[in-house]
Amino acid sequence: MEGASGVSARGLVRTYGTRRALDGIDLDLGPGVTGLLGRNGAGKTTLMRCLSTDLEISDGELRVLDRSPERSTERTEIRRNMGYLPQNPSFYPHFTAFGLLDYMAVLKDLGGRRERHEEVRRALRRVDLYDRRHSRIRRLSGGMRQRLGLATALLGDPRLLLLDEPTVGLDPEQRIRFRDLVSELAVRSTVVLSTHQIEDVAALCRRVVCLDGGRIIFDGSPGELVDRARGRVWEQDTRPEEGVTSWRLADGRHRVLLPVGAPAPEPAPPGRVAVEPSLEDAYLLLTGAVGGGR
Ligand SMILES: Nc1ncnc2c1ncn2[C@@H]1O[C@H](COP(=O)(O)OP(=O)(O)OP(=O)(O)O)[C@@H](O)[C@H]1O
Repeated sequence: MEGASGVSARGLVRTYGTRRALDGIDLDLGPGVTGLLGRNGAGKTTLMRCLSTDLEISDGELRVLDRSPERSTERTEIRRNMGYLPQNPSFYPHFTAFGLLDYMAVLKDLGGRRERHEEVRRALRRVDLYDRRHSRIRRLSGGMRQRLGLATALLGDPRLLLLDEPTVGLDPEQRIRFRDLVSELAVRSTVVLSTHQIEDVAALCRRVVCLDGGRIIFDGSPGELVDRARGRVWEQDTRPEEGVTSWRLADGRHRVLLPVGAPAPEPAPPGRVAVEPSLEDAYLLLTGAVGGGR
């Protein structure tokens, strides 16, 4: 069983009616950033919600921070020690940024007034919203609200941080700031980052877990995922045949991902050169995206 900073799941199942959104997940997570990838509907949010104790599991075993989410006293302890940024967080629009964080800090039992306010100010500075602390939430931009959501998750330096699509709507400067912050937190905390932003995964994660149909189809380092794609990524002058993942590049050439197991077409198409795969290429090959490979 993973230590008090992590997560451990065995045969985890979550159903919605007859649909198995999670279908036998085995996972141990410890400090560091783990990227959770998968296509729409793969089960990422359902997994995050189970880890956050927001959703009950249907079958299997789950331990979070070495406690059981099924027992109410342990569930409360998990919640106090965890930060969760849900997908599409919604806030009370008439609250100020400071007021909302202070409210969340009260719920998390983060000490007396003075101590709590200090923590709220620290969280606001970390997400670069200190200057907007007195603004009503309804007056903040979408990216600022996203950062406010992140600040709520950061309160109290949680040992487990669950971030569901945290960088949606952030400008490039704020995205870099986010990476720096999360990377620093992950030295001692377990961070799970569910995202479609592969660049964030490449920049931040030592480990990648990829879901498909509620099952884990890859669990390893970003480098291992890229290795799988070596020799399968090409650029060429012409559009390839149907059924192969490809897209047109800015210079008019085509980037082509050759599905695993498929032979390279012979003779070689005009101008074909093998290129170094990116993490995105490797992910697309794994999931068989854009009509290819499956
Ligand atoms: N509340 C719900 N009721 C019924 N089915 C649901 C519910 N929430 C999710 N599902 C189904 O469970 C499966 C997994 O959904 P989930 O939201 O976990 O996927 P996801 O990987 O987070 O997708 P996305 O990338 O689109 O956010 C999907 O088939 C989805 O339709």
